[in-house]
Amino acid sequence: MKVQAPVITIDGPSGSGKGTVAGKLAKRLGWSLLDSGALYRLLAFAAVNHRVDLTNEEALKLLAAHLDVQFMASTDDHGQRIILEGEDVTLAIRNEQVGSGASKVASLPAVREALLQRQRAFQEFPGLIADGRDMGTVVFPAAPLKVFLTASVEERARRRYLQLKAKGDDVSLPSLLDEIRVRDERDTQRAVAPLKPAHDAIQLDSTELSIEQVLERILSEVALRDLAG
Ligand SMILES: Nc1ncnc2c1ncn2[C@@H]1O[C@H](COP(=O)(O)OP(=O)(O)O)[C@@H](O)[C@H]1O
Ligand SMILES: Nc1ccn([C@H]2C[C@H](O)[C@@H](COP(=O)(O)OP(=O)(O)O)O2)c(=O)n1
Repeated sequence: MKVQAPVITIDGPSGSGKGTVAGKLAKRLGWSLLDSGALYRLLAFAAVNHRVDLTNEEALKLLAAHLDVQFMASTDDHGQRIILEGEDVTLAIRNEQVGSGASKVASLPAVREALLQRQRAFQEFPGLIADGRDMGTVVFPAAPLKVFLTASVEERARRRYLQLKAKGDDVSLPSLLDEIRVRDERDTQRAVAPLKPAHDAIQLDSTELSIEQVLERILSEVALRDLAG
């Protein structure tokens, strides 16, 4: 049987810290990174650019299959820059409007199917850190370490508020809180690959933890499983 590169999956709701922790872990271990949420964000963003309705499953499936995207390693927050159809959209896809669009297109089964192989292609040696909603349940069910990262909805909205404000966006905490609640509901209730912990995932509540503490907790699990070589 072919030996596959190890994968650490980090799933959880918006603002729980997945992207930040995934980026730091990838750097620390020297592993590749899959920001699966970015793919759904890119699809929603491209759909708006190409005037494709966010409920048109057939058209979105085609767009997903042909999405012209490059992930380029960088030293910034999310650990990479994202190029869509030749344009750097790293910051443009990080707002709640695109997040909400991503959550809508992500509820369509044909879209998820169209993106599945693209996500699995990220698995390479020496290892992969994959963050999203269904990394541990659907995309990499055999991953040797699965983390389900949560935090209270108030703390997650507060984090997102500070993050977007620092980026210069005009945001309001109450509306972010509402939008995150709606997205949580859609992501957990959809029929295909809903947001839920894998049965073998370690659950980590980061409400009262710093980024460093979350990282240390995960690194201790990596050491326990002897994953880092
Ligand atoms: N444990 C934590 N404590 C405080 N702030 C955090 C923590 N984890 C992440 N953050 C901050 O919260 C914001 C959202 O984190 P992010 O990694 O984008 O979350 P997600 O990918 O789960 O949506 C970022 O600005 C990040 O720096
Ligand atoms: N593996 C994934 C990743 C994201 N999604 C969907 C659901 C999410 O609300 C959107 C956006 O995901 P993203 O991880 O970028 O969002 P946050 O940074 O956590 O706010 O995409 C998904 O359905 N499956």
